[in-house]
Amino acid sequence: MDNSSKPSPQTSLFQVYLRLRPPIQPPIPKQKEVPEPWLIVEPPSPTTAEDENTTKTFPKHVTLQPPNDSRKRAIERFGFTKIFQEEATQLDVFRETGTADAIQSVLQTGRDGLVATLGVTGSGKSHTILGSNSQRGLTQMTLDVLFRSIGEKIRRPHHPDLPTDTELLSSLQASDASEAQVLSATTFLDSSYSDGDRARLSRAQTPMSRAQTPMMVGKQTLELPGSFPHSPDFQPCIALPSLPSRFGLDRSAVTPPSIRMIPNTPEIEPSSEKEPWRPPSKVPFLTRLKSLRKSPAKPSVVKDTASHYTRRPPLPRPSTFPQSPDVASFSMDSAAHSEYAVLLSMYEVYNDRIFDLLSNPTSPNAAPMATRQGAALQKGLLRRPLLFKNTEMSSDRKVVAGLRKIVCGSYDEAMLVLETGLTERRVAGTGSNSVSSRSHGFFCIEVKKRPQMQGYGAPVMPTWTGGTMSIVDLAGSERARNAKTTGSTLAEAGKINESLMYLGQCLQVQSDSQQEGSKPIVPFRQCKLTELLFSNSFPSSNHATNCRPPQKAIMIVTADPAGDFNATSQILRYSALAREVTVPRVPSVTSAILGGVTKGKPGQNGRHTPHDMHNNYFSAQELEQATNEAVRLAEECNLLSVRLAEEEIKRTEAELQLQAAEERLGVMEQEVREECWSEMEERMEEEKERWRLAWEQEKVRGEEFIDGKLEILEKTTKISIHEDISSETRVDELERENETLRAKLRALEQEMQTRSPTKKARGGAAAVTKAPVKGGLVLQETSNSNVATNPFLASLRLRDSEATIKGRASEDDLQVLDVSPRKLSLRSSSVTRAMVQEDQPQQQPAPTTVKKQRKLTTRKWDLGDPDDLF
Ligand SMILES: Nc1ncnc2c1ncn2[C@@H]1O[C@H](COP(=O)(O)OP(=O)(O)OP(=O)(O)O)[C@@H](O)[C@H]1O
Repeated sequence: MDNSSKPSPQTSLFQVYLRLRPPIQPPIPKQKEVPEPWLIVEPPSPTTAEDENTTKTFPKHVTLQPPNDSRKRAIERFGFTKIFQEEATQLDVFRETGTADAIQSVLQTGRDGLVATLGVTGSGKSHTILGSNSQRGLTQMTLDVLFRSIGEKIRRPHHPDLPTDTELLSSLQASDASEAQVLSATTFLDSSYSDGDRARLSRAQTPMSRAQTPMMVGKQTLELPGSFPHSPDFQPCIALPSLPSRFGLDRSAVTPPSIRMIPNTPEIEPSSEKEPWRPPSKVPFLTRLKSLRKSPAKPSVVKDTASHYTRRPPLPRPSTFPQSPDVASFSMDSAAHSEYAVLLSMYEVYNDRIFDLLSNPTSPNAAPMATRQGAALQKGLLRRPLLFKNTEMSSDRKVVAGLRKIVCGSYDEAMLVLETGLTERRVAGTGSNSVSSRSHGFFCIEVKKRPQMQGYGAPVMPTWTGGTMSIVDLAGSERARNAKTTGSTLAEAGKINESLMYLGQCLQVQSDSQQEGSKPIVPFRQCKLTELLFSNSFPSSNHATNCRPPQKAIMIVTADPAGDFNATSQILRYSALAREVTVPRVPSVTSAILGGVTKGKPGQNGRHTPHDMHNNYFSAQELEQATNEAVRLAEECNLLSVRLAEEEIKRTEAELQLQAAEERLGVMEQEVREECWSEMEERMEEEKERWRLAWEQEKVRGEEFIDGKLEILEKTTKISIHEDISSETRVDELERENETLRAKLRALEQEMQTRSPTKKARGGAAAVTKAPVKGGLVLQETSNSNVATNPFLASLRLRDSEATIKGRASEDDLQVLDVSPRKLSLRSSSVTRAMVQEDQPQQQPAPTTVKKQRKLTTRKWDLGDPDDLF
């Protein structure tokens, strides 16, 4: 059991510490029933040689006594490297976990270090890693120790008296194996807190973003930069009151030019009447940030238009960050004749994907994206995940590729970068924690070192080498029932629990192998989190090129002794370095009786009862047999109790797994719902598009149809006008023709008056048949040529036609007049025929009658009155 205290470098991938969270609120005195404590810390064992150097001794074992319920659960005992009880300070944790040693390794040998916290939600992980407004966390203390230790050997990309050190940035970029984008802190902060930062603010307003960074959570009210007590017109934005002068830190050196001086004017402008403006001195930076973030739906606070945009909360001052605990005593030795550079990078693992926390948000001035995804990207709701992969320069180990790394010249710059990155981290309020981390946060401090060159302009600059100190704030495991999470927060919880389950499996392998003394085979490739945590735990495979020692890893397990028993016991079960199950022994009746019998104790009055006397008559052999049997039964009973206890534990685990599975199902359901929804939306879009196209086509067709109709109408209108015109013209023409013909007729009449009509008629008598018709004569054509050549006949026929077709429409008349002589004759003949047909019932006149008529006609002609013929 005590192997938890034994250092076993071969098998231990993590040194595991337990930290207990103090109660946030003091217990209420009039509380009816104080719950029995279920987490009992065993007092530390007598001081060993190992502990002699330390002033304090820390316990190493904790016992979990299941709360009294109907189930008889086993008592479990867990062993850790050290246990920090409720009263342990941040400094205790920093010192006793060996974080300082890890920093020293990074600084001197380039060996990577890793500090991570693991625990149930609300158990104090973020508090340990990032601290609060009054206490610094391990991250701040690590940065402070590092910068103090490096001292003047640090290379700063920006110096007030020198131009930007481009050589530093380019050489760091060239030596970086992760295809990172290396920026100076000045450039980064400048870009983050200038115009482009509005987008960051707008994204920070989303409920997913961190409401209040753990560094700044607390009651203390922070002042705005412009509200220094003795502020002149301009105030330095970065104040360094607490930094000792022995580090030679020049204020101007750490103050980026663009943020060095700010006017002492109010930072917040009243954006609407509803949201009254408050003087900056009363409105702390983070309170404002929180209010903006917590009310994303309030358009009155932040408006979309650039002109009405509320100004971004200004850059916080390092002096407003907590300055304690002081870590001045932890100064490490840095390599002589070397220069150092410190690069800070931050990323989070959210839903098993890696996102850079320092990458610039999209500028609000950027042109709006056409696609929905593009627009979402622009809004900052979607971020591009990064890959954890091998690169050209890192073939033997995976790195997070494409990160943004910020070169920090001082602790204050690093603080500003850290705070800026934290505003990007995802947090949400849950039933268990008002500011709960919804992602695993990785804060990486890269310390680069190279031999110092004697003066600038050296022919070949040596390359940078170094190690990384990673500080990880894991998201907490939680039960949906307790956390009261729903929707996306529930989905996040499912992913968090899943990744923590894989982490638990890896840690379990470590603890099992440690107990068995075997080499652990850690299944760390199951998810991004375990890959990131464990991939550096093994010596580099490529010994020839880069013989990197495995990282020095520290795991701090946090637990709330007043929290959820089941969740805490599960975390402890897989994280503890050693575990022991014990069953509480109830003294059995048999052993009590036997004990009494074998000892042969007298009764209360000192005398043996008859029963006792009777028992004494048992033979010794019988008694021995009975005793053996009782012992056997007792052992069996104990064995069964242990088995029962183990079964109980298994059942609890199964229950928890079931719960996790249920949560996963919930997540899956959520995902499926979201997928269905998006698919439906897509289909709706498609259908809408199809309908729109069809409507447009229909519209075009309709327009074409109407155009055609209009064209036809137009044409028709033209034709009728033309016809009108042409008919008038033709009427004129025909009238003229008629006149001509009449003139000709008159001329012919005159001519005929001068000549004998009989002579003339003789020549054509054969050609003309005079048929008697009701009311007049009808000339029947026998030869067309005769009609054509004889104008008289033609005129006769014309007169005949006019007379016959009398009563028809004038238009028809015109048509008749217009036709050629042949047509005219035909018409005449047809008319004649029709008339003849009309007269068919009448009897044809006898030939003698015809002859008589002819004679009469001839007589008429002879009398010289042709008009009478008609
Ligand atoms: N050692 C401590 N001393 C004082 N307060 C603490 C301590 N540990 C935690 N707290 C307080 O408890 C609350 C929850 O802590 P914290 O946010 O660090 O939990 P967490 O484990 O990070 O939760 P989550 O996993 O949900 O992010 C905070 O208000 C924090 O200040």
